[in-house]
Amino acid sequence: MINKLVIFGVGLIGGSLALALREANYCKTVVGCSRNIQNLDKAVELGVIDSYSLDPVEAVKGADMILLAVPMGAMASVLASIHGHLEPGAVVTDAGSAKGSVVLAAKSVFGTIPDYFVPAHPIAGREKSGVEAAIVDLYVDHKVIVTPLPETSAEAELKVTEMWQAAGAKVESMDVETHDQVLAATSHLPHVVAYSLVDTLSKSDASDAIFQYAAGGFRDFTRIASSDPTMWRDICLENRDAILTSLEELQENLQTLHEQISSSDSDGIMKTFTHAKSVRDAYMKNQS
Ligand SMILES: NC(=O)c1ccc[n+]([C@@H]2O[C@H](COP(=O)([O-])OP(=O)(O)OC[C@H]3O[C@@H](n4cnc5c(N)ncnc54)[C@H](O)[C@@H]3O)[C@@H](O)[C@H]2O)c1
Ligand SMILES: O=C(O)C(=O)C[C@]1(C(=O)O)C=C[C@@H](O)C=C1
Repeated sequence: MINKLVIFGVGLIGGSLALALREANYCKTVVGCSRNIQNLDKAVELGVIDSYSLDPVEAVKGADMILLAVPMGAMASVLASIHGHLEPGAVVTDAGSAKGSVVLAAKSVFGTIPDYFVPAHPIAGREKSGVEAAIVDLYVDHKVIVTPLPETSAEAELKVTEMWQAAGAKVESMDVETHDQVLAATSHLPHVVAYSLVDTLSKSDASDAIFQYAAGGFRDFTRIASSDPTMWRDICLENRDAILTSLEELQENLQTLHEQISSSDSDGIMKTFTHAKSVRDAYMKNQS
């Protein structure tokens, strides 16, 4: 159980956790904190949070759990705003899509990694953002990856694990570097490619016709290009090296496919597509 949960950034991710924990009666009170008063008023109106404070120091008074669900680029400034003002025993966690840069931010703000800091990442989301997009069951049966550090106390990790489990998630643990490499490949690269594809097509001379006749394939492939550009700009900057590695592997693979198509290499094309189809089919089977 949590007595007072403070959420910095009451948007899709923070708001959905608040809704789930309130429904599960897991928190006595949920307090939002940001500078955007309209958003916080909306969050109260929608029943996502009980109350809010515009002052981080005031917000964390009496809090036993603090969640940072702000864009990656704002993590360091939020940590700095609460440094030195936390209650003894309070746990700080985040929901950022990359973990290495949050750990660096914590190190630079606190000097060392505090034992109460538990980096985490819910592997669930939507292309919509803001508190209006928050939904109570966003995390049900989805994974949350915690990336505890050698400094992280077992007690703090357990509190964060139990919080996400109360929201319906399955919690797994991973080291920071592996997390950032894996997520660069499975989440960050697809977003970069989707944005780039739509951008490319929009600049084509035939873009009017392209968008007029775009159908299911285009919609399925590009849904995530409707995601928040600020969030994804930050992720690209914060997980740069791992994303570049994945992007270069894709560029090499696309170059091979380009050669196979230009040389009418029927067997080569079939081999690439058949292999990809079997891998995706197996992945989908595993999901059900
Ligand atoms: N959207 C997803 O699919 C998804 C999935 C997993 C993790 N994440 C991560 O979760 C975090 C939040 O993403 P989201 O989709 O909820 O975004 P969002 O835009 O819906 O919500 C972010 C909220 O943070 C607030 N905010 C911005 N700067 C702030 C600051 N300095 N102090 C306090 N509040 C501030 C904004 O007003 C907004 O309400 C990001 O770090 C993102 O990488 C997102
Ligand atoms: O489903 C979506 O729209 C998402 O983008 C969710 C998604 C992803 O699967 O890539 C996006 C970012 C995250 O940090 C975690 C999950």
